[in-house]
Amino acid sequence: MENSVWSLPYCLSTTQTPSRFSSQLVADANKHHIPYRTPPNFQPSPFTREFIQSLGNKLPIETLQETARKLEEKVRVQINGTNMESLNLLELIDDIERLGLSFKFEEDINKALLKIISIENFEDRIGKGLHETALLFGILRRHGFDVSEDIFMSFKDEEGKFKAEISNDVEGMLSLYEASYLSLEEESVWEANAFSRTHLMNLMKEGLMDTKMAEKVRHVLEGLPYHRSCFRLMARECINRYDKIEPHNLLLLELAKLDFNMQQSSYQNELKELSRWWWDIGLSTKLKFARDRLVELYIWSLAIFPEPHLPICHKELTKVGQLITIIDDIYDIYGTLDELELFTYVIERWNVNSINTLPDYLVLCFLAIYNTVNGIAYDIFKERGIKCLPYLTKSWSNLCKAYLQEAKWFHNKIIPPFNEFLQNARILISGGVILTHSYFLVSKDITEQVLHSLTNHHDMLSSSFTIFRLTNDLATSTDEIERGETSNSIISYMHETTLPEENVRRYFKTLIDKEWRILNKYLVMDSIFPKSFVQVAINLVRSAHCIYQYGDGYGRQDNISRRRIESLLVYTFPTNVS
Ligand SMILES: CC(C)=CCC/C(C)=C/CC/C(C)=C/COP(=O)(O)OP(=O)(O)O
Ligand SMILES: [Mg+2]
Repeated sequence: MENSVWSLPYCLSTTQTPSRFSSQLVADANKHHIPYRTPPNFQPSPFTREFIQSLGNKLPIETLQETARKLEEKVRVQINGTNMESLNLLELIDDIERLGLSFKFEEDINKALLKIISIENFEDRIGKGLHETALLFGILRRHGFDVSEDIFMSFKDEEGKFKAEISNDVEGMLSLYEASYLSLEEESVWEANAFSRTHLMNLMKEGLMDTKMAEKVRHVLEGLPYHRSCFRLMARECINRYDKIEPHNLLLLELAKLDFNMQQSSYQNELKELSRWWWDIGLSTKLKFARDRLVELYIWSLAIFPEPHLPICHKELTKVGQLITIIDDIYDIYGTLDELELFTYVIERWNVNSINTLPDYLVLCFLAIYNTVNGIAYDIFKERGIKCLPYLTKSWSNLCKAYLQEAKWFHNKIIPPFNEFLQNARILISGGVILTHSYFLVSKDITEQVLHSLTNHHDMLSSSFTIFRLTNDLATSTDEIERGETSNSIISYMHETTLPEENVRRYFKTLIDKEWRILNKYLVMDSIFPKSFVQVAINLVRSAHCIYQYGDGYGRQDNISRRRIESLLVYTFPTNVS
């Protein structure tokens, strides 16, 4: 190796001061550095600084707001109307949510659900259809109401199996399929998942439904289940779909389009600000080997924080995501083991006085993280008096230690047993960094219990990170294996069990389902976590499902992710407001 000084066997633990450092080593590394592995030829971002700065939908925001306010009032009258049947009310709430409008009607929806609860008979559903029952179950659980799965009792036979006769009710089966994703561990409603999927596929195959219904069923079965998808990223698609359904609620449709356009203006402004930050810190030009994914990460942050009133969360999380991506590329590809040891040490100490031990590219990287994270902590303290820096830095240090562990396995050609691998890989998917920053950014009351849980494998967080990890590996492993990487849960499991890749993939999907059912519990039960934070942990998982839905939608920058980004940031809906 040209810079052989960096390929000495390492002997440092991260708690010891690196001792083999000298200014000569740093000088050599600065002059001769070559990436440890062949770089995977990441393309420069197609979303240039000029592109971002040129965004501007130039809409008359004040007029739009005024029109939206009037439409909103009319929709509010519909939700609060006294003579609406339960089924119609549930369908209205479902449409509002799918169109991305729930934040406007949170109180109204809650009131409406309390009203429905007070009049519904949950034990005896005689006279109530499967569609209505499944819709009620799904909406109530998503809103944190602990409705029992016994609500489906009358659709089951004496043995507790779903009755064969309900399988011809296509609308009912579709809603049952979606509702099954709200199942908790040990609940039998999960059986409805395979039951409804199989019957719906058979009905489609046998041509037993009209073309429109067949199209709807195909879309549901091939896409992500609603409970696992991000309505913010799918907003345009949902609005277009709703537009085509007859009959539709015109008020709602117009409001959804206006709201989409107004949100787009805010996204454009937030992104322009982020682009100035990104340009100012200069990493995209200084560290060319790393992925520049500012725009993708901004979209990702919208999936984690879909609330329109959280621009600070969107911006700070995007920055955090971009910095994680850079260090992911440093630990996975660019850095030598010695450099990674030194970098981990400096991150652990969070001490600018240690940076002389690092080659220049790592000094830049460290200072970018140091300044950004200190800036976030400063703003949180200034605005709310919360001292979060030690927790933020701890999350970065845990992340880097996990990356280092993975790098050591790779350099020593070790493929660890699956459970050991997953324990580490769960940390290095960076959920801990993302959720620690999110907790301080979004929560009003900070508690010791939650702070403790953030670094101590609480099962809600562990489920969230496991799904994030496995979803990533299912989508990115093909490229990673091609690049010669062995740090992948699919490889680790294949190595341990000698099962073929296909079986491992199938098994991982069942693991994801299992972890989801643990997560669902936190929607309906009281826990140490505020409900807003439970939503963030769940949205993190949803965001991974969406981004990796068609493969590595993050690393590859393919046409699908590009179209999704443009559909959110560039094109407006024509509306009646000029
Ligand atoms: C908005 C926000 C904070 C979003 C989170 C996105 C983010 C930065 C995730 C971290 C992990 C990562 C870099 C995954 C993709 O790369 P990879 O497949 O190379 O990751 P791997 O090396 O762990 O497999
Ligand atoms: Mg990966």
